[in-house]
Amino acid sequence: MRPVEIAPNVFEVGVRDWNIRDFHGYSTPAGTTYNAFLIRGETNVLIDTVKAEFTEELLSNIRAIMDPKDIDIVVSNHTEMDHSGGLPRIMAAVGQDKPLYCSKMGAKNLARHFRENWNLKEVSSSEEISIGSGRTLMFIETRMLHWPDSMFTYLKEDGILFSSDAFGQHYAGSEIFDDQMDMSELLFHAKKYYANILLPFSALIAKLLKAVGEMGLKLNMVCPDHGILWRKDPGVILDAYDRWSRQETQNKAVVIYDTMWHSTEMMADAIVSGLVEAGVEQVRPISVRRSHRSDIMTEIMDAKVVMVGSPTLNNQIFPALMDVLTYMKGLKPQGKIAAAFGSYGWSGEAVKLLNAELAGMGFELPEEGLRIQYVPERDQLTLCHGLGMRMGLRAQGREV
Ligand SMILES: Cc1cc2nc3c(=O)[nH]c(=O)nc-3n(C[C@H](O)[C@H](O)[C@H](O)COP(=O)(O)O)c2cc1C
Repeated sequence: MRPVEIAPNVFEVGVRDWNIRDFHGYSTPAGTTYNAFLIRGETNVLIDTVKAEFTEELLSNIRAIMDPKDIDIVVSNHTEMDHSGGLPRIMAAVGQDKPLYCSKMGAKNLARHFRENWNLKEVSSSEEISIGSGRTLMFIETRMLHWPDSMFTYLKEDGILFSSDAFGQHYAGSEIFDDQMDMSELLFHAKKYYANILLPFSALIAKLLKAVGEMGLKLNMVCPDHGILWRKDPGVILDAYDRWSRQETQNKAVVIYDTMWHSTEMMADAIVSGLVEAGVEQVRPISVRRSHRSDIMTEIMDAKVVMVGSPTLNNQIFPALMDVLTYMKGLKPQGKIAAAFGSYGWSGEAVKLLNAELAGMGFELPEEGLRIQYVPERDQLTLCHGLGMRMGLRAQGREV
């Protein structure tokens, strides 16, 4: 798509990756964008680049506004390759000796990625530079949000925050701004991004939001490096990040399971009916082999109850569940209660192993879990229903 002037002399010059469906193991059914921004003035500034294979498109977008040689400063907010991959080609076009601004850790990580002799200018948090035309750039270090080198760049007088991966979404459409999108769809994509990329850094994010709040920055626009830009009401995404970073849960249960011959699935169905009967408002049964781990994680993020079911397979948990559990463990969801269940034939280790996995994630396990040999009969399904009921009541702080 052609560049768009998002504020006077500030252009979005990035690219759309319409057809990407797997972003380092995260499913992206709506593709993504690599946003980059060009500020035109006494000092011309390019903020971030794009994935290497899209660099020619970025250059062509820049050329629609100016000769790349006229760019005076490049800013790298984050070293990850989807935003820095285009740097070698861009620096060659801009001029190898032009200043490349980055955080201190950014300088180290750019060297580790590219081994180029660029004119790196390390900036510290709150450092400002004047870019003429009555404009100032301020840099805000955002370590581990989500890489050690991450930072924001703030265009002070315009109140525009170039927020790198924070507040972004993997979404590529013809829309540019939040007011052009259905808000619940936009927030769904933002939530999925948070659940799968930012969740482990929630404590840091809560701190950062507080610090940025105390800086009293006016925020007319928040421009992430992926997806839609927030201009109508950036407060919507700031409030959502506030909730997500506190890992607030809802009256919601996710029941994830796998099954070979449907017995564990029968148990899951009975548990679901118990949860519903207990008054849990959102109950999400998910067969892990038919859903993507990143969608499962999006559901788990704000659930109070996590129920995990696996048949025993060769004395182990079913592998598809281990994929999800390993992924979930790394993302460090908090404040959950959990229980395990599963059918087995003779040795039945899965439930015990699941309990160890769930306890290892810091989940509260109020029940020892439920194992049923082979195909559950009616009474045993009643036990499953009861397990669901008790977990549902606990989720709401009600008497069991
Ligand atoms: C290949 C295979 C390996 C199995 N290994 C074990 C095992 O090690 N221990 C055990 O208790 N059951 C084992 N079972 C039996 C299943 O756990 C049992 O059939 C269970 O009811 C399946 O539940 P499902 O219908 O939810 O898949 C195995 C079954 C299969 C097909």
